[in-house]
Amino acid sequence: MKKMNDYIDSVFAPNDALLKEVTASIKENGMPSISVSPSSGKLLTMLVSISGALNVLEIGALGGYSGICLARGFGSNGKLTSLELEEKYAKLAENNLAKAGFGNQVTYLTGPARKSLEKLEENQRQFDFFFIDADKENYKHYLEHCIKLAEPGALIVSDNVLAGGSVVDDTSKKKRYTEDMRHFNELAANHPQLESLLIPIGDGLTVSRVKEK
Ligand SMILES: C[S@@+](CC[C@H](N)C(=O)[O-])C[C@H]1O[C@@H](n2cnc3c(N)ncnc32)[C@H](O)[C@@H]1O
Repeated sequence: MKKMNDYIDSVFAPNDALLKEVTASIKENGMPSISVSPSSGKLLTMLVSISGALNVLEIGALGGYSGICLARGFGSNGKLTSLELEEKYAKLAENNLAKAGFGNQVTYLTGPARKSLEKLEENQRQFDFFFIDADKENYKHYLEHCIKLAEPGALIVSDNVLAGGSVVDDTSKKKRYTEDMRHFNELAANHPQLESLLIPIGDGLTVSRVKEK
């Protein structure tokens, strides 16, 4: 899986200067190197752009790598709302989004994402694109929240759904969240309000479309 991903990244999605800088800033700040893969980031840009989404919600910001990829998809007209547990991470992400030229188009809500999602529901907010990339044990709850906040036809993209390949390969080293991801994929695949498919790029992206009501 790694060799294939490295090949795809190098041919189709080599990091540009800004994304290299963002990756370096994450390391320099002692944060984990767990941003989406370059190809996953490029696919996020393409999906936002193709779908014409203008109101994007991200769950899990880290240093803003995926935030920049999402924002590149909507250009100068869209808005990104990003939920992040750690104040320090949200600050770095905010700086990096500003460097990328999206400073006025992004809002960070810090604290546990489930609390922020409840607030967004209370305020009757609606989004047309979602990216789930935070604590894996809560993915099933995040999916239900996203469906409640979704405009008909919205896309919900979720990362790390292959759990390093361990969801399909019993000989590969199991991750803490292997079972969570297996359950999540079953949920997305069989959810009556969704049409879903797993795309095996990076650590796996499950792409779900919210059906028209
Ligand atoms: C894999 S990283 C996100 C990477 C980012 N999406 C990217 O590709 O650039 C996961 C992030 O989720 C955040 N996180 C973990 N648990 C959370 C929670 N309960 N609520 C909100 N954010 C959480 C972590 O602090 C971390 O920044």
